[in-house]
Amino acid sequence: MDRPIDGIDGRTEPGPGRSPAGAVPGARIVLDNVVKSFTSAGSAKSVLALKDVSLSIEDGAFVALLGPSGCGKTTILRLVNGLILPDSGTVRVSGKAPAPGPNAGFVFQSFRLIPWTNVLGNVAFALSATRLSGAEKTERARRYVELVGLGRFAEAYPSELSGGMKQRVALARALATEPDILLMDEPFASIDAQTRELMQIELMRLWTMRRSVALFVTHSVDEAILLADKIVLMGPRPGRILEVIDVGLERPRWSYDLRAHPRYIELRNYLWERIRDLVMNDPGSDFYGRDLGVMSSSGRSD
Ligand SMILES: Nc1ncnc2c1ncn2[C@@H]1O[C@H](COP(=O)(O)OP(=O)(O)OP(=O)(O)O)[C@@H](O)[C@H]1O
Repeated sequence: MDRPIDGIDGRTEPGPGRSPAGAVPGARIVLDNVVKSFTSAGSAKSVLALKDVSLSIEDGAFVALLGPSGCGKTTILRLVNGLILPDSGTVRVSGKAPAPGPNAGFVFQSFRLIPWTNVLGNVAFALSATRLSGAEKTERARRYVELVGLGRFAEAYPSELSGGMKQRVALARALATEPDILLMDEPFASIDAQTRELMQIELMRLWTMRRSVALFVTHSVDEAILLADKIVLMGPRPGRILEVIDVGLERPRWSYDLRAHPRYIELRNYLWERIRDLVMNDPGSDFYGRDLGVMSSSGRSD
């Protein structure tokens, strides 16, 4: 068996230079042979959301979960946060079964701010379950509101903020507990393209300050390459890990310089083709079997 790559390892079908199976000793997050299915209310049929998923992530790694809709990306975040349990297999965070709490910061696509309290109150709320005193909570919340550049808006209510500002509040709230792990579920998917690029840079700035292990769900190949140390490529029906790719680009990565980098172009072409093939060969996808007349990177029309 090949040598595991640093920082992360998945039980996969490894391509050239990609990671094979096996756990990394001392990893912060470990999923071992996880199976998870769901039964929808009113339906006798169950959906196999994850099949035999194994993954080890070391401290300080920024990991993107990338793949088509329904391949189980969010399910992995929920398992790691202890919101749901696997049917079989194990999930360990810092060697223990995970439970929701201040050790993990969660950022959602839909912001999930409390409408009846202001920016400061939203961030302070995340500290409710900590042992900080009232004054310490306020001081900490204020510090994180400042850090995300919203000091002038500390007293503003969510309804007075733009989408980008709301997501900065959500980031401040996730970071304020100074968590060991940061879980982000398509956090920039409902933000306009320009703000999204600025938020990506902002996230990198904040993450670099502390380097919590980060799990970031995205549908965007560019976002995954821009942000991640490792990209976990997943496939649907059943949800599974196909391979784990070492991005291998130096930081900081400023998006426009990066796009011309040969490694960026290589990764982008490779990932785009794999995802396109996954979607077009998935009977559950809207694009199944359709001739989209797309060119591959080799110039072939498929
Ligand atoms: N609570 C639930 N009840 C029933 N089915 C569920 C539930 N949660 C997830 N599923 C199903 O499990 C599969 C994986 O879902 P999941 O949300 O993890 O995928 P995803 O890759 O995050 O998808 P997307 O990119 O569309 O958000 C999907 O088929 C989904 O419909």
